[in-house]
Amino acid sequence: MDQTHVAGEIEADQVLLTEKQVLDRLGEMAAQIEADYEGKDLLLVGVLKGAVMVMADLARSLNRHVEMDWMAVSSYGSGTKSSGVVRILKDLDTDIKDRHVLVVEDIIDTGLTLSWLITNLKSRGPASVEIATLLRKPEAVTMDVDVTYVGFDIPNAFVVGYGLDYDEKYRNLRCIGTLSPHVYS
Ligand SMILES: O=P(O)(O)OC[C@H]1O[C@H](OP(=O)(O)OP(=O)(O)O)[C@H](O)[C@@H]1O
Ligand code: HPA
Ligand SMILES: [Mg+2]
Repeated sequence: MDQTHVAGEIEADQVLLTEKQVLDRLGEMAAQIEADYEGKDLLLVGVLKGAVMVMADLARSLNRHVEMDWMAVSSYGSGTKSSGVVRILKDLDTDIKDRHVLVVEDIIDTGLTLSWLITNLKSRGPASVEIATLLRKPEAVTMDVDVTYVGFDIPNAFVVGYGLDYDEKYRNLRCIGTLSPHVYS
C-alpha cells in the first residue's frame, strides 16, 4: 500500500525499520517467548496506545494460547519529551495475582513509564512480570529496568510509525521512521 499521503515529512532515507524487518524480528521474539513460557499460562499486557501494532503482530506470531489485556498510561502528552508524570488512564480488567504477565511495549525511551508500571504491577502479586519491547533507546539501557525481550536497540532520535505517534499522527505507518526535527521544533 502506498502510504505517501500519511508519510508526509518522512523521506525514504529516514526509514529506520521496514515492515518486514519488524515482522521478522517479532517472529524471532515469539519463538523465544514460546520456549520460555512452555507449560505456563500467559497474559500479555499491552500498553495503549503505542503498543497496539506490536501486540497484534506479536500475539499472532505465537503458536499457543494467550490472554490479552490492556492498560493505558501516559507520560508524553502531545510533545516529544516525557513529562515525568505517569498517569493510569485505563487499568487492567484482569486480576493478575499468581498470573504470568508479559508487558508488551512499542518503545522504552527514558524508561520512566515502564519502571513505574512494573513497580505498580508487581504490587498486585503476579507469579512473574517480564517485558517485551520492540524498540529501546540508549538512555533506557542505563535505567534500572530489566527487559527480557528487545526487538531493536535504536539511536536516540524521535521515531514514529507502527503505533508510535507524534501528536497522535503517524501511528498507522507500516514502517518505523525518524521524524525531521523541523516537524516538531
Ligand atoms: O520510556 P519512556 O520515556 O517512558 O517512553 C516510552 C513510553 O512513551 C510512549 O507512550 P506515550 O506516553 O506517548 O503514550 P502513547 O502510547 O499513547 O503514545 C510509548 O508508547 C511508551 O509507553
Ligand atoms: O521516539 C519516540 N516516538 C514516539 N513516541 C515516543 N515515546 C517515547 N519515545 C518516543
Ligand atoms: Mg506517544
